[in-house]
Amino acid sequence: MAFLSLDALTLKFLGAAAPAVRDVSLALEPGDAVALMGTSGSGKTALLRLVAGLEQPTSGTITLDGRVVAGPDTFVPPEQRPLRRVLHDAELESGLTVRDVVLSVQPKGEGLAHARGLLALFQLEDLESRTCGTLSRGQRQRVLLARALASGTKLLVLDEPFAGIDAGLRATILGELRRVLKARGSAVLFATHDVADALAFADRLVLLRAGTVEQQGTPESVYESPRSAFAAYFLGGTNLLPGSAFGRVARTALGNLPLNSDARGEVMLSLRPEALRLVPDTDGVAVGGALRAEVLERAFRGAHVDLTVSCAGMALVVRTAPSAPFREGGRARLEVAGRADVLEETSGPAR
Ligand SMILES: Nc1ncnc2c1ncn2[C@@H]1O[C@H](COP(=O)(O)OP(=O)(O)OP(=O)(O)O)[C@@H](O)[C@H]1O
Repeated sequence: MAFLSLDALTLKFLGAAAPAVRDVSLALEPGDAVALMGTSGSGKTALLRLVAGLEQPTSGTITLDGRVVAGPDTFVPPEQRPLRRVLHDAELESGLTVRDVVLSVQPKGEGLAHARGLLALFQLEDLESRTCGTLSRGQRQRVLLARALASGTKLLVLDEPFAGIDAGLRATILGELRRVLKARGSAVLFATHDVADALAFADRLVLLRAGTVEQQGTPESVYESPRSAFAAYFLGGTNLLPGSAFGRVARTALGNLPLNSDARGEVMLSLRPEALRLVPDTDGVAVGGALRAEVLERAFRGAHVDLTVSCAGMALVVRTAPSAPFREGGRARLEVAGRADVLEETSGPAR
């Protein structure tokens, strides 16, 4: 049985034109890490606040650890719900030391060694004697997470949990935290704007759009089979192009493209930047079927470079290695090296 389940949950704020959360259903098993994603205003925080008990649903039900905590005739207040939350309004007692904050919420019987283990997980050992009022934003955030975890809770509800923590530290903390939560069987429901964090940390992504679930699934399934242009763009950018499908192939301006699924008729396709390849066009002679491209823009992204190229009357993004010899204004040949995804909608981008 799911540890947390939301059934047809809707929240409409008084006087609002549309619900902030609309008919959302999802379930978390013990140990599940679920990321809520979506553009600003899509309902992520509202959904977390509903689960935490800070908002009362307009309709629908929340069941937590086998007990209905919000429903037509039920509302269990936040402090009686078996969860820990770190939302934007989270506060720390400024006069307490980092160590005492963690010790104060630990279950009875757990000693200093346990608290220090948690502080180490969030790389706070050197700060344990500091008072919370003297900490930086990222340090405070880590103390909030350590405090939430210290209670041994079976459900964490977190809003932008890794914001303000620098990239190197973040990667270590994400890995360690995931390991601890899995070992304990604690579930986590968190909202994030950071695609990389969500892909690395979550077992499942829930993509919200205007309060409703646009798509949910494992990070791999949402990335590899986005249902809409919105989902495709949201998880790291894509190229959209119309086509005419006949089975596993579609006729497009780039030629006949292989598809990830069967389709017939007019379709909208998503072709990830890594499914395209550029090869140098040194002699300017077009080889049979090759597509000529001109590099419009080069964006260095650390581990890779995104090149915007003009090809077949379209602007397309191609992902290459930073060492690839393409510069703005240069010419190249474009090859399709991967399969295209068939989107459920046939219109263009809707971001
Ligand atoms: N107390 C409130 N009263 C009325 N409307 C609200 C209230 N709180 C949020 N909203 C509205 O509900 C919608 C969802 O807001 P929410 O804060 O959940 O978005 P979000 O996805 O968390 O956004 P962000 O990524 O910017 O934090 C928005 O349109 C917002 O303006």
